[in-house]
Amino acid sequence: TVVTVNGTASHPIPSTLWGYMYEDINVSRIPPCPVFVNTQSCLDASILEMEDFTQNNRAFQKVTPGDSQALNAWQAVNGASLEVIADPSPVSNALPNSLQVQIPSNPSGQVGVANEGYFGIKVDSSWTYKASFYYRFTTASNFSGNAVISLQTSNGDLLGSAEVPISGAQTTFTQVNATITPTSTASGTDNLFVVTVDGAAAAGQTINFALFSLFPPTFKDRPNGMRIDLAETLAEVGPSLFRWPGGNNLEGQTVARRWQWNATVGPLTERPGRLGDWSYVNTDGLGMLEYLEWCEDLGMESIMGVWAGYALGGTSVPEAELGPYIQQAIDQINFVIGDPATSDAAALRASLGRSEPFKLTRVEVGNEDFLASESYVYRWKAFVTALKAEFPQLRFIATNRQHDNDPVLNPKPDEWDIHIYQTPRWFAENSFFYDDIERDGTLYFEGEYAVTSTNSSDIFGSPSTGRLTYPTMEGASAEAAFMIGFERNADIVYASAYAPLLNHVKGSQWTPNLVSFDAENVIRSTSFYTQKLFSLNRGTEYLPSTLPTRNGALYWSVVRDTSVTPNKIIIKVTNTAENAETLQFDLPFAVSTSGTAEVLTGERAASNTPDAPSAVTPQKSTIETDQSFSYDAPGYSISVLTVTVA
Ligand SMILES: [NH3+][C@H]1C[C@H](O)[C@@H](O)[C@@H]1CO
Repeated sequence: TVVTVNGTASHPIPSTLWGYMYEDINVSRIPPCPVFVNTQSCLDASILEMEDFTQNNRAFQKVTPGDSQALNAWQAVNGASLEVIADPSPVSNALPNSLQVQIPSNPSGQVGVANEGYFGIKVDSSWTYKASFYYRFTTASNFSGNAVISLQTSNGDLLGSAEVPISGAQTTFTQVNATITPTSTASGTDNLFVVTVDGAAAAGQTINFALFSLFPPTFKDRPNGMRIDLAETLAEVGPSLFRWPGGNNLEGQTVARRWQWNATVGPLTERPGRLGDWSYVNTDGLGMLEYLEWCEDLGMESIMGVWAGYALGGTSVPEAELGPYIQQAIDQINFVIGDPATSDAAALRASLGRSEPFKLTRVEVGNEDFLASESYVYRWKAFVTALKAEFPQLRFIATNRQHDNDPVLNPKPDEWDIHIYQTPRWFAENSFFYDDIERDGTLYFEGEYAVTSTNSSDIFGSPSTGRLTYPTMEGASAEAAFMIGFERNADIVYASAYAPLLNHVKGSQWTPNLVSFDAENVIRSTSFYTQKLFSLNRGTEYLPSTLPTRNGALYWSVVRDTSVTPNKIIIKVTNTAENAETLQFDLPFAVSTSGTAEVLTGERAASNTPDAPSAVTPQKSTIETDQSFSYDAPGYSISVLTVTVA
């Protein structure tokens, strides 16, 4: 096939074209969140009280106090007896429960409690961990001694510890803090976070604990920040956009369980958490302010979702009752961009240390409202009319466009968020999806897409019926065909994001995902490398070229990067089939006689997995180039060819 390239750009490549969608799914809390005695769902390199997803129990808040299920991941040490109680004088109204530890009357040695971490705890002697918990004695006593906070292997080898003085006179909750620098690095992650007291000195006494917390170093050293290895992995793609907080997890199964911005800001003791939409409890330790700071840290534009009156269990709030939810959305937006002098929400932001507003261009109204398209007609109108009046500078994204017969929305949406989960074949055959969309000023955000299955009649099935557990090369090369379509149609496609972003390999409700992880590893998928190849080679303008054959195997795009001198010409080629094919590129001007090729290729079903995290990685090489040159695209491959203009 000869590809003739035009030297006149047809349109710019928008700066927001490549980015992420994030929601708390697959217990994918990026940050090492604190251990909440009452719950925990974050993915944490350090500790956390682990949920048992089959029981969906919310540790200490959603179960009946005294329920043994509430003690998941907690162990008694040396004869203590543990019980979750509704504390008569809780650490806060938001965290009403505590972990009651009774010291036996004739103990010996250190007695207390241990946490198994979140499917393990990484203990690294090069790290300094920040530990804290709240405690109170239920009855004043003359106990005066130290609590020992330690990291141990599961068979009791000490890895590191610190001591903090506690007092039997303390009958209301108070926080203690300590740092632990392990004396050795654990060989595995089967380790424990342990808090004990001298049994003899505390014999027969009862101590209530709340809000345990253990943080390893965090990304940019932010308090309550992100796990460094994960954050750095996500940063290496150079993403320009971050959609949050969902996705289904914005919606709630009921109206009461929707995501509420104000429950996710402020001190951790004021964040009640919520039963999220993915069958486990969200701590909301990663809350709105952390999302906004994360976006700034990575230079990403926020696409922020507001709840729009529909809960996934099927409830649409009646039109006449939308007022309070619209006000909550106004407050949410004011927390981001409001003036502290005129908005309480903005004043709250200032009180949390951020008086300056954050950048915000667009707000998404709901998520996948094609599930409630009829009510979306009045919900969209009510929300957008009110929000546009408050914030005329913002653009609003509609979510219910999925079929040709979608109800008409007024006001006419500025933008739509399109979600597509399909087979490799579908994505390859629909590289021209956006070519066929009418140009009427509307812009499109491909807000969620992924190859989820090889079985077109069971897109969301199980691995036994074709569902992917990890992205494959066949899937990634097909996604690349669709992504090449975004570049060709970047006059109307301004942003895109693969979904979902993250999953803990031992706590997933949805596969495949872009990045997988466990307590100490991060696995970059074939789709992750595809996102990275496109995002790091995005160019600044699109150069039209001979169109690929619709439904063919090979797809390509040519962009020019005018931000560098001499300009770079970047050719992306994806081969979605098994056989290598040769392309000849005829360029409209002279270029360097050697260029670089960065190629991701592997067998059709090749994946990066926990057992083989680097089975398929991009490989760089030098290729011979010229004004006209040939390139052999391997089977199941994504290639980025770069030459400089002579
Ligand atoms: N069902 C998908 C669509 C929804 O918006 C996401 O939460 C889910 C996983 O990415």
